[in-house]
Amino acid sequence: MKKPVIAISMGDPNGIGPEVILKFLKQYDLSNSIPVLVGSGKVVEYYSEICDIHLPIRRFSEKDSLENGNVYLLDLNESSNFEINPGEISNLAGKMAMKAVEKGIELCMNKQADALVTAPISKESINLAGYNIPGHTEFLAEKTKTEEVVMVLASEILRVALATIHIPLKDVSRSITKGIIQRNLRILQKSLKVDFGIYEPKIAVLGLNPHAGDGGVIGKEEIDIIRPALDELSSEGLNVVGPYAADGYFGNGMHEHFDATFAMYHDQGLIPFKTLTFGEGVNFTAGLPIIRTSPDHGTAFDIAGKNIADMHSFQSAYQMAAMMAQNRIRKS
Ligand SMILES: NC(=O)c1ccc[n+]([C@@H]2O[C@H](COP(=O)([O-])OP(=O)(O)OC[C@H]3O[C@@H](n4cnc5c(N)ncnc54)[C@H](O)[C@@H]3O)[C@@H](O)[C@H]2O)c1
Ligand SMILES: N[C@H](C(=O)O)[C@H](O)COP(=O)(O)O
Repeated sequence: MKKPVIAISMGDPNGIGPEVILKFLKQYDLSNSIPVLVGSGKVVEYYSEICDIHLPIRRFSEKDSLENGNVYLLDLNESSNFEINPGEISNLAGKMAMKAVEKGIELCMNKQADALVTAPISKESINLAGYNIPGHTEFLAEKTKTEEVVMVLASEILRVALATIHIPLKDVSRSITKGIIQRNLRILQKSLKVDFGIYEPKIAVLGLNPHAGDGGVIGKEEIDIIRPALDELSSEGLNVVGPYAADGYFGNGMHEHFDATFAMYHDQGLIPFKTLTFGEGVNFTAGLPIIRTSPDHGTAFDIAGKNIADMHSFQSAYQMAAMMAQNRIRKS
């Protein structure tokens, strides 16, 4: 059977992305998939020296077919005189990182790659570079012309999905609408079935307010918006339960009884997720026409260039992408 081709955008050259990629590839069994690094040869050389990892890497050419057992590099910056400065916020670094993401998306959309794994970008650097977006998720949606995507963080022990993603806390309440909740829960339910292979997904939904509003005493979104949204979805046949008070829900280990937990905003879902799973979680974008995963961490500028970054979350992200891609190849 054809082995999946996995494009890897190398992330911010001043962050830990290139380092975790090399550490992962050093021990990866290349008979399972074909990794294609999208980024800069100069960055690969720089971190290969720092980490003392010297992999045989072949140049990617759009004309040649890819052979199993190799790592390929699509070098977008051959003539660049960009200087790598680990830990530095820089508009050039942001630009390089986003060019790689863009090319990775293109490879997937053109079917030259079966999935995209994105190494971390710095939101500050990409905004300095003129990319006026808060993250990969929004960029992927725009570039693939997908209106509706959902951020899902997944690990062995829990999955968390979000109603709202990268927006300021002050805007969360007004962004929580019945339409958004229902739209995202439908995308999540489909993704749990198709991408994660769960036959009848059971989803828990968190409230927005402390104690899920306590009967309307501490906020009314649960009564006015969330519960009616869930009632309608239940009558359509979705197994959605809630809204639960978020603190007690996680404190009590209730997430263990559901296939996914649907949180109302970024930190409500990602703080428990990262606390319970940091270093092994995967960020997956549900609803896209392509497969995209990413590690659960950022650029970690405080440790960049020190050869101490842990590669396990990147490994999980790569393996999840390869597994999903292999499943799609098998079904096609
Ligand atoms: N997928 C992505 O592109 C992505 C994901 C998260 C954050 N970010 C961005 O990264 C930048 C920094 O974000 P942050 O500081 O909030 O989070 P971070 O994950 O970069 O760092 C948080 C802490 O965890 C440590 N850490 C992170 N990854 C590690 C690893 N693999 N091994 C060892 N230690 C690790 C860091 O040293 C730091 O102390 C921000 O611009 C943020 O938006 C990007
Ligand atoms: N919310 C993500 C996290 O904290 O892990 C992170 O910002 C990455 O988001 P994108 O995948 O959209 O870049």
